[in-house]
Amino acid sequence: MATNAGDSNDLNWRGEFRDANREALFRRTMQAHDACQLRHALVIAAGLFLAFSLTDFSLLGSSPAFMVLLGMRATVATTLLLLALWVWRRPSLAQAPLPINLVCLLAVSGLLLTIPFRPEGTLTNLASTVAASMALYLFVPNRLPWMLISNAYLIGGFLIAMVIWSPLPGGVMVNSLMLLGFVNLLCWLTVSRIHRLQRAQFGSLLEERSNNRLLKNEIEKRTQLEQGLRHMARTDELTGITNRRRFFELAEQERRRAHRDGTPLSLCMVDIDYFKAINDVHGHAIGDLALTVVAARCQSALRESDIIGRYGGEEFVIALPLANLITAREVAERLREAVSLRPLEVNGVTLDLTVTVGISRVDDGETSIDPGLLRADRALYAGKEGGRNCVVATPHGPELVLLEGVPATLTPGAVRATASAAAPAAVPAGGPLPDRS
Ligand SMILES: Nc1nc2c(ncn2[C@@H]2O[C@H](COP(=O)(O)OP(=O)(O)OP(=O)(O)O)[C@@H](O)[C@H]2O)c(=O)[nH]1
Repeated sequence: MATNAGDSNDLNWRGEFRDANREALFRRTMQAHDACQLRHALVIAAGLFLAFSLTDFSLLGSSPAFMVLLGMRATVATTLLLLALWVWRRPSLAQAPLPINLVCLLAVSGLLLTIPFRPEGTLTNLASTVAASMALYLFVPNRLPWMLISNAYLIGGFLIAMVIWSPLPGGVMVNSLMLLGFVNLLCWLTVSRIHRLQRAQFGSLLEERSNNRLLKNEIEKRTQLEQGLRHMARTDELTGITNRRRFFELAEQERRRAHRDGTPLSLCMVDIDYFKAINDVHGHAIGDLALTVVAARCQSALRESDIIGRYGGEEFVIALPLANLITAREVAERLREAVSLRPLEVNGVTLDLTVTVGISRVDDGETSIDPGLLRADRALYAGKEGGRNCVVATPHGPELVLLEGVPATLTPGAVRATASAAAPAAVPAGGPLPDRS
């Protein structure tokens, strides 16, 4: 979190951040701006330096003194333009004190050189010194100590040059000095204020960026939390598959789609055989593990578009879009085999897991999946009655009928589409027989 970077406590007498890192960051941020400002200042100064050749000429004519001044002006202007070009190529130079101050020194020296050559132009000399002083403060992106040094050199040089080559009456000299002093004070205060304002603005910018970052993090955290909550609200904690509520939402969507498109939708009720015995003999932890394994094995036998949910306890429910009873029977059979294919081995215990599956098809005229689920449950019940570890189908109504086109063994009141007649493998030796009633 950024502090109030523009507070006066954070700034030193130069109007810069006390924190060197923050000052470096500020200067890096300002680099392009400083480079642009310096380039413009150098080009304008070069133009002015050359332009004053005209006044030199009007005062000196084409004398040797004019030629010396012209040479000086050409040298200074060329140096200024070269630095402008260099800064254009390498903007970081705009903040390098050495080249800037060498060029300032040269320009100030050139300006002072005009005094011995044009001693009678007192007013012009004073005015150009004042203008140069202001430019050194306001247009050269220098640090304050360097500004003070170059201005001290300018004023000191002006005084010495005036005393030697163009002595003025005492009162005029004092006036000139006061004027220069006032200009310097004003410019110093202005520059300090600009420095402070720039840094205050930079501090606010940093603070705003930091707040934005915090806000972004908060939004990301909340989005993740929301996603987590949504996932929790839709998922069965133990098995990781869809929970009952979400299953009903998704299955109802599929029922509406099937109704609209005139496509089939089948339902399966899957129940682990003799699950109570697993709990009773091996404990709930292993029972939980068995539930998770069965859920995963069931899911592995399904397509991505199929919907599996935990109906409750050790019962699962599945919606099979685009599947008629024949397809549903094949899927259920695949699922039954996937569960019983290999035993579950845990902590030295070997469990032969099996499931019984009841399947039904949702009728075109039905306005919810409930009647279909009821039929699937009845088929499941029949499968339990008939020996477990099997798939039983019921297309319609209270009676269970033979699937069309599917070879099946008819059991009283039910179609055993596939059944393993073997003794239920999940029962541990001596384990109790289940009672579904
Ligand atoms: N470990 C565990 N057991 C559960 C969970 N939910 C339900 N059960 C148990 O599952 C058992 C279901 O027993 P029953 O309904 O008698 O069914 P069953 O023993 O599988 O017998 P059949 O279904 O007739 O083969 C009960 O003992 C429940 O306590 C659960 O989340 N974890």
